[in-house]
Amino acid sequence: RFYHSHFAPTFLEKPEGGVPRPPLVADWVPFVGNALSMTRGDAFWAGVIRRYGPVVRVRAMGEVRTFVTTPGLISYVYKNSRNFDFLHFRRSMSSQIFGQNANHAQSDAMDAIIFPGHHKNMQPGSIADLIRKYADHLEGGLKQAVEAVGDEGKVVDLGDHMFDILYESSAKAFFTPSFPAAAFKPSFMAFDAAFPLLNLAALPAIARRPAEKARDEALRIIEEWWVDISDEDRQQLAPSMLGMVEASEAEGWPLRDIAAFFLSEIWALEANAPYAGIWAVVELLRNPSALTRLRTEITDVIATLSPPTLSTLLHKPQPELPGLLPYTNAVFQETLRYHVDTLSLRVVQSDCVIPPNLLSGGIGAETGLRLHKGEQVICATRVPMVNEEEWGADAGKWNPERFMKGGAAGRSMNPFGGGVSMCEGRHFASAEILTFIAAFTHLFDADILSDTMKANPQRIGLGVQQPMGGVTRI
Ligand code: HEM
Repeated sequence: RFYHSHFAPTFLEKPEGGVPRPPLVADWVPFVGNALSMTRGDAFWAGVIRRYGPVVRVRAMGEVRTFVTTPGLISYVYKNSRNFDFLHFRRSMSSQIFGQNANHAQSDAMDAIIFPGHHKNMQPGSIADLIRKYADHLEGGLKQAVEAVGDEGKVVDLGDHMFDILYESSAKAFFTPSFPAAAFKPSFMAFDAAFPLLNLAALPAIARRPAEKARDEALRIIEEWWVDISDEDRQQLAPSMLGMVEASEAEGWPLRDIAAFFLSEIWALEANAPYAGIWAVVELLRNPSALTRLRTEITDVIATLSPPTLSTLLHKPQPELPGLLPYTNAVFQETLRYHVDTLSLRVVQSDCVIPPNLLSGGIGAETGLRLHKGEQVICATRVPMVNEEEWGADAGKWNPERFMKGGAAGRSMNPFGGGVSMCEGRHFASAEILTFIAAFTHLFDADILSDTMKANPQRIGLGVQQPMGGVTRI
């Protein structure tokens, strides 16, 4: 039962030295494997874990990968970064997905200068000025939006409307107002839609071509802007971005590599945080009592500030915001718990055995499970975040109350991943989203005309779920 795949008997395996391999989840369709079943999301994982146990191998789109699904197993993989390597994958992403020259992507400069520099430049001490710039652009963008809506109100697609405000404010903060953020948006969206295809190393070249075309167009626009940027604007780039530009120039790398770094930065910036802001506001609109409580918190806090304005609140330093706005922070945390779906990838460096004490049930509970060198291991971080044993019977509902008064302490929460690949943008993202929720709900009323918003099931494991559908009057 545990060793067969309906389709490929070559996967019939015997335990090695008495230690079995993780069970291979059955599939029927060559190459595609379980890719379609995985679009069932939480229901797919619940069924698989019930049937096979907490560590499974799944075939999807030409690759077989091993998934770990409990807090203990995920932390085991994150903590053993020597044997579960991430850096090779990060370097490969730079070329395979973002278009950097493959030799440069695998060069020593990436590990020695570029990655550590980026990490340092995204720490709280380095991003205070960036957050201030973001708050300025957010205020400006919201003022314009308030004027455009007027006293009469306006029917808008709320998701699109909020995305534009978050996208433009954060892009201007990172890349200066000289960056043609609005004109670039269609190319960004096309690249983002192509991302899952670019991510599939096993895909035949011909099937990758349309995705590569979308990427090339995005890189072309970035290059056109970059060659004419003024010295003054260049110095105003986000420290993380300027660091990558200077390191590339010192290495003598061409314009295309610099553009690829811009593309990776703008993707990290815009492919997650705006959607977290959108989900938070939509969930508040779906839960009027939570919205009322949040608005009261914002109004009360503003009254204590000097001067007592929304602008003062938006410009508060990031570390102060969660303490100042505990309920807004609970809304943010619960939105991440409920709407983040991340699959964190590692590559096994030498054969090893997952210890049996980490396997609560299923095959290998007494012997452990054998992993092979070169095998790809994925931490399915969403599984514990929506698990009833972990979070209680209402784990499948959005309820910010669970994050008040330490109610979430000790429970499994990895929306920003973990270990060596933990999100470097989490401090910026936290300020960006908290201030956006505060400002948007303080300034706008919204009536829902129709609510068809749900997570796009085709988008698997890339961070905050992407919303689709939904029209609202504001
Ligand atoms: C709510 C918003 C965000 C969420 C949920 C999120 C989530 C994540 C996750 C889960 C990872 C790890 C992926 C893995 O382990 O494979 C990650 C990595 C990363 N994130 Fe974020 N992210 C967010 C916002 C941002 C922002 C605003 C930036 C800023 C540019 C950013 C920059 C990065 C970078 C550079 C990495 C790579 C870290 C590394 O490879 O070592 N993220 N993010």
